[in-house]
Amino acid sequence: MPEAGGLSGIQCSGLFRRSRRGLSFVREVLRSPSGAERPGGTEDIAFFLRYVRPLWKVGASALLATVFVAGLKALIPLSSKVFIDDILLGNEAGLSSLFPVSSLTALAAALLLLGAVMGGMDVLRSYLMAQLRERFSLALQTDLFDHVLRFPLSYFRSQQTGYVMSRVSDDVQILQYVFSQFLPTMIANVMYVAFAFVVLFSLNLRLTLVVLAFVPFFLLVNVLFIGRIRAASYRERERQAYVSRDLAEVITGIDTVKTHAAEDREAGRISRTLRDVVQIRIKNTMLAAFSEYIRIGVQFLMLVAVFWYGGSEVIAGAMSVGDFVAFTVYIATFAASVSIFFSFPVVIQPALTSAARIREIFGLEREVGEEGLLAPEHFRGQIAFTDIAFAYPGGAPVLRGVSFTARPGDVIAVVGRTGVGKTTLINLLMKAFSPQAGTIMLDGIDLADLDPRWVRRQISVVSQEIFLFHTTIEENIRYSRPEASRGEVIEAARKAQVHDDILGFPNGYATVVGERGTRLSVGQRQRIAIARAFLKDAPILILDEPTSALDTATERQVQEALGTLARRRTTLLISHRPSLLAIAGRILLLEEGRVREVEPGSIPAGDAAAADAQKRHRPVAACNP
Ligand SMILES: Nc1ncnc2c1ncn2[C@@H]1O[C@H](COP(=O)(O)OP(=O)(O)OP(=O)(O)O)[C@@H](O)[C@H]1O
Repeated sequence: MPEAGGLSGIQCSGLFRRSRRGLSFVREVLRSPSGAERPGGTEDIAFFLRYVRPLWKVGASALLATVFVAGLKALIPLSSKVFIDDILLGNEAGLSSLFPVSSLTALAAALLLLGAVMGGMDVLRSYLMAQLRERFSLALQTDLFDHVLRFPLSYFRSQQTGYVMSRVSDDVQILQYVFSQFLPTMIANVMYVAFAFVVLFSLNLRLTLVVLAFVPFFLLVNVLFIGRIRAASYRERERQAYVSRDLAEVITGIDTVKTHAAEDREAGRISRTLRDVVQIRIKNTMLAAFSEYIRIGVQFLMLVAVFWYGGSEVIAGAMSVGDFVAFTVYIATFAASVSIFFSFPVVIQPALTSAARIREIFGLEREVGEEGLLAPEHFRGQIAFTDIAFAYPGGAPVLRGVSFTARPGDVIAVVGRTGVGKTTLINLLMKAFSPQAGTIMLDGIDLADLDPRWVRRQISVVSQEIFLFHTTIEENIRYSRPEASRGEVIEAARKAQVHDDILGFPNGYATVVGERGTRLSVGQRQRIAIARAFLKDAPILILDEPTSALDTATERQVQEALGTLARRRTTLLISHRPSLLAIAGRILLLEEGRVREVEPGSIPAGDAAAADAQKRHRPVAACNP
């Protein structure tokens, strides 16, 4: 039984456990950041100055307006000195000698005027700051997006969409927030404190020195907390990017999630990632709160010291009551400013973190650029692979010495069991990855010397994964050649045998395709991709399982369109569909990292698709009369 008014043993041990947990939480919050968690610093700020430089006129005007407002604001507490010393204590000569009204009226009028001018200037300052902030973000975000789009394809194949998006948008938002909130407040407060100190020195030098004696304590608080808060912010931003990554993944794969009735599982997974972020945020909030409490404590001590020392000066007759009151009003009003001033280096840490992360992205290598690489004017479409060897980073060799030549007009089927490396061949041709050995030549020029964007302009791809943008069918077809006329778009759609389907939609070519093309059937989407390829009219055509999801009737339609499309181009066809292999003139069998050309009659029985092809194979000429 617990004793009345006391604590039982159980309560005591509960209290003890809770205190221990509290202590270990505080220890965890205050733990020193490891070296790996310390992202950059001032050099990141310097990096971003390049975006501020072109805006220097707006910036300078905003700064001028800020200085002006701060200067006027610093005059206001002085009114209490005038009121006490000149008006209350009878030194009337002060103001009334200057104005034809009483000192009190003059003081009130001066305050009104000051307020009106300050208000007007503040509006102007806000406008200029908004200009600076928005134009800064526009330049930075445009540059960043442009930079990210130029990463090698391999980067996008290894990173998830949500993660990349979080880094491009969230971090810029945080920087923008700093620009819109902290930076202007910081500058305004620094100015105010500077002006206030000029007045304080003129009021009482010794008392001002007492105030200045507290500066080292504020600095000490910063030294203690800056590194910890920056590391904690980095952890938070990184976890936040994981949340975006998981969210994007679930939304993109919603069909799979629903098919497996996995909504609860996925909601749970997101919730776990979010909980992780929340834990880190709580710790970060506490970290900021600790530094804030210590700073407030130092401020309080400073105020007590001013009262004690200033009061004794007044009692000793070394300071007037008006001066003392004005001094304390300054200290009280600029306590907030001093706090912002010293907390700024701490508060800015999340922004520095974002700056470091954005710089990290800018530091990643773009695809070897257009500069210095070749972009020939004419290209016939000849492809030659010689002894190509390739392994994905950290993976086993996929290709061990692939050699073949494809000439314009060839339709070459690449067959082989699943996972043998057929798509990898295409990835290498598209310059998504580079081979570790051997050469790939296009019209006799080494692929390594060719501009990747030029290479991709020479290739049309029709694959099983067709991406359609959320815009009209016409715009989707035109994506491959934006300058094409309406007539050319319709002609391409006719050739792709999708024209009649399009006319069947309520708005014809102006029909807006649902997100990811969901309002169109798979066959229609595939034929739209073929129409794109017709319009692009590129010398090389890649067909990667282009009819994998179609029924026999639609497949026949698509196959006919593909047969027409393949004419006079160099076509590489990857397909397990024996019926489609019929359009190929040559067959390359890929096995154990090498290719060998096989006659339709000699395909090994082990390869089902190829064997099937053998049964149905007929020369391309027969398919494309
Ligand atoms: N981005 C990648 N990173 C690492 N390994 C990869 C990557 N893409 C493919 N691989 C691996 O390389 C090998 C060849 O894959 P590839 O996609 O080229 O095969 P495929 O012959 O096209 O298969 P399928 O007929 O099933 O499409 C496989 O073992 C695969 O796991």
